Order: sequence, then C-alpha cells, then structure tokens
Amino acid sequence: MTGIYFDNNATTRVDPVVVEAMLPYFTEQFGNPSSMHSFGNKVGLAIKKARMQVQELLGAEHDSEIIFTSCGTESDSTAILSALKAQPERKEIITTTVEHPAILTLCAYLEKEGYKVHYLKVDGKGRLDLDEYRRRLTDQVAVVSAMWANNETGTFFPVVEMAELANAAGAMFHTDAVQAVGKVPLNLKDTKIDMLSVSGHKLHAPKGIGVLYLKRGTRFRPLLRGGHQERGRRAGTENTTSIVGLGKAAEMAMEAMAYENTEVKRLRDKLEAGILAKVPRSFVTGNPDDRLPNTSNIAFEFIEGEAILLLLNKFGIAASSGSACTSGSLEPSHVMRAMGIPYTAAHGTVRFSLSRYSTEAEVDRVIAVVPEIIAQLRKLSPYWDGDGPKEEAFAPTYA
Ligand SMILES: Cc1ncc(COP(=O)(O)O)c(C=O)c1O
Repeated sequence: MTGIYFDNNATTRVDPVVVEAMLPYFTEQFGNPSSMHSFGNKVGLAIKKARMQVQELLGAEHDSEIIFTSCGTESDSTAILSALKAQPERKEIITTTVEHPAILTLCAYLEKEGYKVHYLKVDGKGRLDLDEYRRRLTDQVAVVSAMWANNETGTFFPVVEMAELANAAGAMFHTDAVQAVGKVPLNLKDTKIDMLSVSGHKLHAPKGIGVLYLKRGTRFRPLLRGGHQERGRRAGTENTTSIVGLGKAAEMAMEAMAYENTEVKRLRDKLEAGILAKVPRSFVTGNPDDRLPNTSNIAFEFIEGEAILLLLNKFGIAASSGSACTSGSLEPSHVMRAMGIPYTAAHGTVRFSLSRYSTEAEVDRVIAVVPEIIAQLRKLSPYWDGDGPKEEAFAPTYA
C-alpha cells in the first residue's frame, strides 16, 4: 500500500522484523505448547520468551503477571468481570464517560444486570475531576476502570494516582492501556494498578492478540475455563505465532520508546502547528500538555469530519474522524460530547495518529493538503461566508 498512513491509533502495520520472528511458528515450529514432546517444548520456550519481553515493556514484577488473550477487548472484559466475581459483596463500578466501547458497552450491560456504574465526567480538555472520583469511591465499589490514554485525543488520565486511591478504598483498579503501551514508559511494579489491558495491533504486532496484566496477589476469576493454558487463567490453545510476534513487538517498542517521545512527537507537533497556522477556526481537542506523543485531534469548525476524510483519502492520506457515526446516529463521538465541544466543531474533528514509520515528507505533504481541503469544504458550508463563520453558525455547546 502506498499513501500516507496517519491512523495508527486505529491499527498499526506489523513490523517486518515481527513478521520474520513469527514465520517459523507457522511452519517448522508448529507444536502445541501443552504437548510433552520436543515440538511442544520449543514453542513453550518461545512463549516464555515473549512473556518476558512483554513483562519488560510493562515494567511488571514477574512474567507470571502476563496473561495472553485474544485482544484488548477480551482483556477489558476479563478484568472487569473477574473483579466483580471476586468481590460479590460490592456492586458498584467506577469508570469514565470517555472510555472505549470495549468498556462502555460492557458497563451498559452490567447496569442491566443490576450493577451501579458511576461515569466520571471530564472537562473541556478531557481531564477528570479527582474530587468527584474520591466522592464516588466508597466501600461499595468493586472495580475502577479508567483508560491510560484516550484513543481519540491521546489525553492521559492520572491512573497511577487513581490506583492508589482505589487501593486505599479496597477496590480493584483496572486500566485500559491499549493506546499507551509502547508509546510511554510503564513501570507497573511500582504502582497499585491491579490489571491492565494491552492490544498487540496498536504496537506493530498482529491483530487478534492481547495481554491482560494481572498483578501478583490480585484475586482472579477466568472468563474462559477449560485447559490449563496461561496457568488456568485463560483456557484455549495459545495463539503461538501472534504471541511470538507480540513479544518481538514489545522488545522493539522498548527500543523505540525514546524515538517515539522525541522524533514522533516532534513530527506530530510540526503537523499540528503547521495546520493550525494555516487554517482559521481550527483547534486541538483534549489536553495538549499531557497526551500521547503521536496523537493530534483537530477540530475544524463548521464542516463535516467525514467530508474531510473523503477528500484526504483522494490525496492518499488516511486519518480518522471523531464524528464517525459509530452508533448510526450521525452524532459526534461520545468523547467530543463528553468534553462539551460545540456541535459545529465536534462534527469536524479529525484524528491524525503517527508512528515511528511517519516521515517529515509525509507531514509536510499533509500540512500542504489540509488547508486546501478545508477551504474547499467551507465554500460549501452553510455556516461559512467568505473568510469566517456566519452569525447563525454559533450553536450552543452540549449540556
Ligand atoms: C482504548 C482502546 N481500548 C480497547 C480497544 C480494543 O482493542 P482490540 O481491537 O484489540 O479489541 C481499542 C482499539 O481501538 C482502544 O483504542
């Protein structure tokens, strides 16, 4: 595929080195790691190595804290359902209004099952109110689940501090770190985080492989029961090739961490500054001072995000829109609504998410193309007149 791929928060390309590491496990190393013979043993050793590579990336204390799953969504579900089953006397959950559907859809289901779910609000920059959190953190709360970094804006939540508060209240703490893992250094052994979700395809490993980190000593109830794989915590024959791939990807992410936080961040900042300087009535959503180094979510007022994406696509540029009608309702994303972004801006948000493959030339090209596209679309916008918005364009913010 040619073109400019700035949609790395949706998924990443599998690194060729990762593919290379995986290949033998499709062919000559095909054994079942549960088998006693050498075919099985060799694969068992490869899984052990991958577990240690992931342990290193997460800064976990022990490799037994790493449970391989099928994806980030499975890790999220396993964590929350396990915490509820392990503490049946506690019937409340705390989460946030801006989580991924992997958490929010599960919580909506759990509400129907009789659990009380507290959804913490965010401010205009996507930040949580920790006082509200403290108020809701009673001895009824079984589990708190808050994402490490938001997938749309990249904004961080103070999960290390939140985990300490949860721990003091006797609640378990889970974080969906699907977007953060591989982009920011983690040191889980020094935190009170009990459970953490990882998704391989966000860090240049294949799709369909994930990890649930489970701190030693955390009470656990498996989602899948059956064989003894993953020490009985996740039954089912291991996805050996993808586990090997994720291990390699974790090792490479460790090596690229500094680059991600300097060079990728520099390119992201250049992209953002270049666009904002050339496009009137555009702004960054989320918290620009505390977010992932690769993510820029820009609102272009008075036009439609989908239209921008279509035109970008014509230029061979892939990005994504915060206004995607995921629920089929044509509503802007729940994250934009939660931040109270005015309707006329929330509809025109575009997320650019870079990776270590992104280049200066790509950034320059996008900076050149975006202002042209926006100007073209604003000519068609009923809310735009010449150089600026019409009076009637100013809609109220969300309640
Ligand atoms: C924050 C977050 N959580 C969970 C997921 C789901 O991960 P997976 O696709 O591996 O199920 C995603 C993927 O977009 C995500 O961005």
